[in-house]
Amino acid sequence: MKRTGGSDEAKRRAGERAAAEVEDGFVVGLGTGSTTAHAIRAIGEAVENGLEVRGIPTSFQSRQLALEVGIPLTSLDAVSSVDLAIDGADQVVDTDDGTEQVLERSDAGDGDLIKGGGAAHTREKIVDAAADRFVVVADPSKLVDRLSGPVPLAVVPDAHTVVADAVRELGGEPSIRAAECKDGPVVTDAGNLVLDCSFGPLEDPEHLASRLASIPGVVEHGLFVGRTDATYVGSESGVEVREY
Ligand SMILES: O=C[C@H](O)[C@H](O)[C@H](O)COP(=O)(O)O
Repeated sequence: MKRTGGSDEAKRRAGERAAAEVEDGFVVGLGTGSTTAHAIRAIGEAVENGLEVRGIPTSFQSRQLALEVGIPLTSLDAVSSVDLAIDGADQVVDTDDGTEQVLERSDAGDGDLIKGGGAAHTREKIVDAAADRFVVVADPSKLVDRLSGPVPLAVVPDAHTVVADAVRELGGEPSIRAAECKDGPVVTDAGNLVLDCSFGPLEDPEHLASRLASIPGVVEHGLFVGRTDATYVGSESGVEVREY
């Protein structure tokens, strides 16, 4: 697939395609970000036309949008299962050369993700992991042969220096995410800080994921390894589906 910068049209197509998977009676995890927002709007439209669903938002942003478009909401502790979660990503491993429609999950880690560009990855991971099916919506700019972006860590605020030291010991370069519209750091919906940690191209995301998860003070990291069931890649002309 041609890897070009993403457009809102590509995001819309991916989001709407994923929303079309939602069936009557479903409990749906509502991810965060500009791509998932299209799915949430499309689900809202379907609800207006009679579809009965309940949504579980993964952030303040997705909750607000869901309320705005009329999706009835519930919470993880009020349901016995989540049928489908739809969410975006900052990087998606995709080694498909365009000749296969159905891929085996390979050593290359197709479908592995970095998330958390919007600082929502803690709640996203909880809801996405609880779902029977986890679908990622993306535009081609998100596709990579290997994960290499900074890995966001949600961190208990006064642990940020000790977590940063531990990240350096793992070979990473941590940096506290600064807020754009206020002095000081980004604070997540749950009151944590975000450390963006650059490791360069990741040789072994699964190993790094387990090392990061074991650092005291790390609430959650943005590596999603082996969790994705399908990726919908929107473009200006259509949607390519990857099933793993
Ligand atoms: O914390 C935010 C999330 O992980 C988003 O799903 C991710 O950043 C992708 O967002 P967007 O669709 O806006 O690129």
